This record gives sequence, structure tokens and C-alpha cells, in this order.
Amino acid sequence: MDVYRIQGGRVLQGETRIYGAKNAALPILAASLMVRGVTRLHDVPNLQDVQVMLEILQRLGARAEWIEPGTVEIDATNVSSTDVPEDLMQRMRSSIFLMGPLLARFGDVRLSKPGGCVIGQRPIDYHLRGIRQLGAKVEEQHGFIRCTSHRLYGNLLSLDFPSVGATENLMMAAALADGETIIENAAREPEIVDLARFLNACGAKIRGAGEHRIVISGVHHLHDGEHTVIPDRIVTGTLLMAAAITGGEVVLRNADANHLLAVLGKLQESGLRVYSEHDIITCKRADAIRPVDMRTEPYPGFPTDLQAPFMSMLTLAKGTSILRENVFEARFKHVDELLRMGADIRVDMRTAVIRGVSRLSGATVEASDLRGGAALVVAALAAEGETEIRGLRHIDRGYESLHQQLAQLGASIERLELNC
Ligand SMILES: CC(=O)N[C@H]1[C@@H](OP(=O)(O)OP(=O)(O)OC[C@H]2O[C@@H](n3ccc(=O)[nH]c3=O)[C@H](O)[C@@H]2O)O[C@H](CO)[C@@H](O)[C@@H]1O
Ligand SMILES: C=C(OP(=O)(O)O)C(=O)O
Repeated sequence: MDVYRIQGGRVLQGETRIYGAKNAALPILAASLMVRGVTRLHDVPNLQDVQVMLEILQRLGARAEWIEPGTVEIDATNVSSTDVPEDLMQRMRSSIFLMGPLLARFGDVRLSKPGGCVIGQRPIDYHLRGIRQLGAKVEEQHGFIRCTSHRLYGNLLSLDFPSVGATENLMMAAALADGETIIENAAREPEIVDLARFLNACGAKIRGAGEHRIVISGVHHLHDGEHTVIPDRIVTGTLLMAAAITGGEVVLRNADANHLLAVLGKLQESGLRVYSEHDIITCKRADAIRPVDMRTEPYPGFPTDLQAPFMSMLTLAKGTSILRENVFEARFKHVDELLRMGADIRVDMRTAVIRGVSRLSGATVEASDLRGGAALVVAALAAEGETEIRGLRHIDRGYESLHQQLAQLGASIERLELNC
């Protein structure tokens, strides 16, 4: 079992580059299955979920490999299976992205319910309803889902909630359907825009990605394409919060401030000075952390994926903050661990009240989901003494060598293999 050992109290300082976004790379990797030919993707983060997605593509018969650090090439010409391996399906939520592409290209896909972070019920009803509305037959039995169709047909789809995953899955399926599809109440996240850009670069006809209404004119096939994945806004936010809690000053290169406006606004409200120019974000904390109220919302609101690290930062604010989690109903699992480190937090349903304390103290804690794990790292950087963080498999899903990136900024953090 691997653990992080962190000696808190080091001020983060220096410069680091932000790598490509996991949540953009994963649907794009799945979409590469729709291309009869070769896809080349740059700035692909080398993290666990990406490894699992590459393994899925390989097991389906595609050639999918790193050709240099950060660059992946996929040749999906000879895909021979539409049966997504169950063991890999369970390993991450993003395995659901295989549904739209395989169905659209081959008229057939068999998969099981996806795994991923346990942060709420996370049903896939919008995905299935939308796929049915595009003309597919969907059968659910013994935990497996089989979708089949001779052809998919464009339709008017309306989401009850702007689901990121459903918007992406349906956009991919509709890209090869006959006729026009309109997705109303679509999610507007930058990762959706990135996916649409990739698909359009391969010959798809998608307009309006990033807006509430996406219009997709189906095409017969997609051709070879090359694409660079957008920078990871959640990693960017995590590092800004890590810098803020330690009173540091960091420079983040290849970062997109436009994707983080709600987050940067809240960080400024908390007393962090943030500057951005071109693709560089610089931050500096000179004064005490001020309390801030915040609620998570679909983009362009404050992202739920940064709620946990933001909470860690606010545990040391001078006053009381109130956070409301509006996207997932069970995304406060990090709270118990922060309490072990001396935080003062009360949770009532979807609301957390954080009374700032004067210090956190190092403890042995366990990550139980990806961003909750990152939140423990953020807290540990400012805690007195040593913190040991277990459950690194969750953090590994979404951060590329987080310990190395933080060490580069001056943190005292090491990754150890414990024999137990
Ligand atoms: C790989 C990826 O991109 N993951 C992101 C994606 O997850 P994901 O795509 O799973 O999140 P969604 O936007 O779909 O989920 C939002 C809400 O809609 C609900 N819902 C969703 C689909 C559905 O069919 N039925 C339903 O009820 C969910 O339970 C949740 O309460 O967006 C989330 C919200 O920004 C982020 O936290 C995740 O990091
Ligand atoms: C919840 C997340 O990922 P996933 O949807 O893959 O579980 C996340 O990236 O914070």
C-alpha cells in the first residue's frame, strides 16, 4: 500500500506546468473509437483513469499507445469487439463514454454499470433515455446494458439537469446519426467544448458546444484527427488552493483562467491575490484567509470537483464559511478526515458550516474519493507535524504524480510503499 507522508508548514513557492484535463481527455479517447483511422492526442495526462481507458481501447481491438510523453496515438480501424470488459468498466465512471461511440459506429455495445467515485447515486438514466430517443434499443439485464440499432436518427433531446457525461455521450452518438440532433439544457463545461472541437476536427458538424443548446448535424464517418487537450482546471484550482493555505506564491503555466472565473473570484474573496496573463496564472497570499460562502453549480458556477480542496483551505479562515454542494448528494466524505486533523466542520444534508480554526494538526487519514483525497493533501500541507494519507488509488485516478508537482513547489511530501 502506498501512502503520502507530508510534513506540513512549508510555504509553496515556484512554478509548475498544468497538464491536460482528465475530464476532457477521457471522452476524447472514447470518441477516437468513432474514427476509422488514426487519432493523435497531445497533452494527455498520464494518470490512472487514462491508463484504464487506453486498456479498454486495446481490449476492444484498437491500437492505443503513448508515442512520447503526453502524446497518445489511437488507430481504431480494426476494432473487433463492442463488449466493454466488465473489470475495466468498474474502475471508473468515464467507462460510460464508450456507449455513444461504439453504438454510433457499430450499432452495438454491451457494457455494465460504470464505477467511479462514490459521491452520490450517479444514475445513467439521462444517457439511456437520450440513446433510446436517437433510436437505439436498450436492454438491461443482470447488471449489463446492451444497446443496439441499425441506424441512429437525429432527434430533439432535453436533459432534466445539465449532465456533463450525458451531454458528451449523446453528442458523440448524434455525431454519426442520420439528420439533426438538438440537445437542450446541455451542460456547458469547457471539457464539452474540447470534445466538440476534437470531433469537428475529425469531420463532425457540431455547433453551440459551451451553450445551453447544442446542434449536431450527423455525418457518415469521421476521419483522422489531431488535437491538444485543454489544461486541467481542477488541477489548477487544487494547486491554487494548496498555495493559498500555505501562504505561498506560485506561478502556473499552461493554465486557462477563463475556465476558472467562479473559482478565481472566490479565491480573491478569500484574500488570495490572483493575476492572469495569456496562459499563466500567478497567485500570492499576503493576509489571513477570509471566510467565504460558496455553492457548487454546473459550469460556469463553482465546480463541485473543487468543493473539497476549497473546504480544506477554509478550515484555516478567520471566521465561518458556508458551503453548499448542489451537484452530488454525498460529496462530503472528506469531512470526517478533516475533523481528525482538527478542523471544525458541521454538515447538515448538502450544507457544510466551516468554523475557521487557528491550526490543523497532522494525523493518519484516508482518502475515500478523488477530490476528497486532494483535499486531505491540501490540509496536510498546512497542518502542524506529519500527516499520512492512505487510499492513494483515488488520488491517482485524477492527478499525475501530485507529490512530485507539490515537491517541485517546495512541499515536504513523499510517496512511500508500506508493507502491511
Ligand atoms: C469524467 C467526468 O467528466 N466527470 C465529471 C462529470 O461527471 P458526470 O458526468 O458523472 O456528472 P453529471 O454532470 O452527469 O452529474 C450531475 C448530476 O446529474 C445526475 N445525473 C447524471 C446523469 C444521469 O443520467 N442522471 C442523473 O441523475 C448525477 O447524479 C449528478 O447529481 O461531471 C461532474 C459534474 O461537474 C464532475 O464532478 C465529474 O468530475
Ligand atoms: C468525480 C470525478 O471523476 P469521475 O466522474 O470520473 O468519478 C472527478 O474528476 O472529480
